[in-house]
Amino acid sequence: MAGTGQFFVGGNWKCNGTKESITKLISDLNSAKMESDVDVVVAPPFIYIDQVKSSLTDRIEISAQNSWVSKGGAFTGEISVEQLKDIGCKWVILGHSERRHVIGEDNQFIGKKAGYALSQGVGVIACIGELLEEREAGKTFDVCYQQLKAYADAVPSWDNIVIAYEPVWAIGTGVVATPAQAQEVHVAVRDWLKNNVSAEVASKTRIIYGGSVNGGNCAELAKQKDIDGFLVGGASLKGPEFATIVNSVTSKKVAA
Ligand SMILES: O=C(CO)COP(=O)(O)O
Repeated sequence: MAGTGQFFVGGNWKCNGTKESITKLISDLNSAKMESDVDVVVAPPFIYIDQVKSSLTDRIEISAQNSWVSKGGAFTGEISVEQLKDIGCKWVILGHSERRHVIGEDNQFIGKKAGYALSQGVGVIACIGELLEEREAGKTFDVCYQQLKAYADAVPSWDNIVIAYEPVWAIGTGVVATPAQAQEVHVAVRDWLKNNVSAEVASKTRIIYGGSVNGGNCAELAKQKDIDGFLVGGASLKGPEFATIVNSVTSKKVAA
């Protein structure tokens, strides 16, 4: 079974940028030609979201890179889902490997965050992915299934979720998964959804790939049946290259 959802490409800017570099990136994105049948989202650092929202074309939606696990209040340094909505964010990236493995967020905490964001009407880009040692130990599927289960246990519905498979060994390393490696996990994720949620959710949910995607490798990845788009880090900081990745949907259409 392949995915039926519209191609989805997200740019995760991570903790990068200045007012000046972001002004330039916005102007490049505003003038880039992007295929119309792709959902395009960028995730700036929190403090630049307002700047991006007020000057970026409406063609591109805004995501946050994190959100607090419940209603806002006395939680120093956190940003609530209510605040994200207030400032115009439609999406939030949760479960990114940098938050799992650098900050120490666990499956249950991430699941709760996803449940809360969805309950407030904010879409979730739900990241999963294995470490290199987990892949080498043959645990890739187990790790991804456990991460998926934590989301499934906590979310009210799958209507507003995009799953991002991001093998940790491919993130920021220049070592992109081969199209076959990515497709193998994407199929497994879709099967997991079919067996544990429903066939409808399995076919409708976008499963996007992240990890060293760039303008040169996106077309071959996009051709894979179960790759429904990308979550892009480094290459999303360059407007024209990001647009190339968005437009790799054309390779998908040719391959279909
Ligand atoms: O983590 C990523 C997107 O969330 C991927 O980062 P890179 O594209 O820089 O490898």
